[in-house]
Amino acid sequence: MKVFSVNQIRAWDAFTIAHEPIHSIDLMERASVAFVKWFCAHFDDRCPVTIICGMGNNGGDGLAIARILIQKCYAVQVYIVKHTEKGTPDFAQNLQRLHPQTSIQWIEQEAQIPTFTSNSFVIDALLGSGLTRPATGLIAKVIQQVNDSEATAISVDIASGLFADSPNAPSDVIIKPAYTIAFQCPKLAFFQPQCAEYVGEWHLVSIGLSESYEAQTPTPYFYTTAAALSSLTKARKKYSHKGSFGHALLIGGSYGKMGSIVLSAKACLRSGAGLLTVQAPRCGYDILQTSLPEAMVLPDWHWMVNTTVPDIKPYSAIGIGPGLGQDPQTLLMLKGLLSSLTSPIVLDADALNLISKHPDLLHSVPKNAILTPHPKEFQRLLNDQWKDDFEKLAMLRTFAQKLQLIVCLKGAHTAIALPDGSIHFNSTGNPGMATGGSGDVLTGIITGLLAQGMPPADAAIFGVFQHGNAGDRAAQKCTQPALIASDIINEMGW
Ligand SMILES: NC(=O)C1=CN([C@@H]2O[C@H](COP(=O)(O)OP(=O)(O)OC[C@H]3O[C@@H](n4cnc5c(N)ncnc54)[C@H](OP(=O)(O)O)[C@@H]3O)[C@@H](O)[C@H]2O)[C@@H](O)CC1
Ligand SMILES: Nc1ncnc2c1ncn2[C@@H]1O[C@H](COP(=O)(O)OP(=O)(O)O)[C@@H](O)[C@H]1O
Ligand SMILES: [K+]
Repeated sequence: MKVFSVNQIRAWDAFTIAHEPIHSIDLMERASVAFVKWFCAHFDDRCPVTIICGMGNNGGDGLAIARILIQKCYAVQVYIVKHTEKGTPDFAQNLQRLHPQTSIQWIEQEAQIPTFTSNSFVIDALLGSGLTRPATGLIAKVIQQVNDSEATAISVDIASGLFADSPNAPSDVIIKPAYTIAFQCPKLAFFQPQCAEYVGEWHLVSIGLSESYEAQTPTPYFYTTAAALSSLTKARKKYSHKGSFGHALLIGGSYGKMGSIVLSAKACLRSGAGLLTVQAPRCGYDILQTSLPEAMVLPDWHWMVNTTVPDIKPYSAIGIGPGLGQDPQTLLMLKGLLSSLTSPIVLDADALNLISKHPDLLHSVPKNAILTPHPKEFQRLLNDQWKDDFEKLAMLRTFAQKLQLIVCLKGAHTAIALPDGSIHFNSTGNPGMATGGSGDVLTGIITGLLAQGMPPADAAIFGVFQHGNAGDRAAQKCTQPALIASDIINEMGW
């Protein structure tokens, strides 16, 4: 799914109005109906609903939502903040459409701001994607009052005061909703850690905007959906054999850190790789052979760390990094490996840290190599610091494009930057996966997919998605706090 900027969404709106064709008031009605459908499916009519409206189209949505909820017998109180003389035409029309007996209060001064009770829902329709400046004055006071209350706030399209495509200043006043119900497509802000408390749990509702506009309008940003990946899962042919599914080589582990490579290895096999060899220091030989009899082991002569450049001819993909350590002899091995590469590679953890310490190495990393840093590892690779998450994203994009690499910047909504300048935000996963070894599992999965011949960009996007999917299934079974990396492996399958 494409992620559009506010200007593009506005153009999408206009395109739909012109080409469907549909009147803008009817499009607003569709959006409001979609919001109410979500709302009623989640909350019954026992709690009072307060709808706070601005005078733009977001406020127009709020008024239409009020009318529809009243028809459904919800107890609704409407407040309109008079922040301008004249509302938008669709706002005005929806105001007229409200039943004369609807309870409407205009807020024209601070004393008229209500207190929001703890058992109520506050539907936030003050400001939407039309935000042009930070919220101030009366609107800011209302936002503050909502944030100070214990009412459950639900934002229409986007939290009032939150910029969709650019960072807010830390002092900006923004609604902190429990939920955001966004129309048609997510906003870039939804993927930024710094915006988390201004987004809450977000859901998309379709309002039937033009499919042809979506198809023909370019954007660097995408949100990965299961539907878009369905073509990547292929049934195995009847007469296929283990040789049909590639031979992966994983290099990692060191004394005291053998668990990492064991996790990667298990995940690699579960991703469907036909054969797996693990190169590990000699101390890991018994550990690997015992914990994972399905894998072959290539013991390094060194007892503690990996030092030997393997003969890479037999392997269809290589993954290196988990538990690797940063010994000087390991660095030499990594240098040798990078200079002799012919197969696709995943670089993770200490492989990335070694590269960060010896930045020249970055230029020997082949095009389309997949790097899987968490934010700290990425910051080391860049040797630079971003001032906010939007700048981090821009730096990620430039880095991947300039070096022609695939970079999976891990975390909630892992951002996968491709050499073509696109960024794909993942839609699966949960905070239960913030536990040692989760990233090692991902390295194994992507290496296994590469070994089976999946193109690197697909392997990165599909692997991250399935890793999160398995994590979500695991969390459902054992809860997020109890989740450990092995549970992700046990829940793998597609
Ligand atoms: N295609 C879709 O997705 C659909 C979208 N729809 C809905 O429309 C919403 C966007 O509506 P919108 O463009 O009228 O903007 P919205 O945010 O309501 O109004 C802001 C207005 O107030 C002003 N203003 C700006 N900042 C301000 C501030 N800090 N403090 C005070 N005022 C401020 C600014 O005007 P200005 O003062 O800058 O001239 C602006 O005109 C969208 O989020 C969704 O809910 C659906 O109905 C249909 C389909
Ligand atoms: N809050 C979260 N939501 C979703 N996924 C998460 C979250 N926290 C961590 N993860 C995922 O878990 C993995 C953690 O990787 P990493 O930090 O490298 O762990 P480790 O080094 O212990 O293996 C990543 O794939 C990341 O996307
Ligand atoms: K809003």
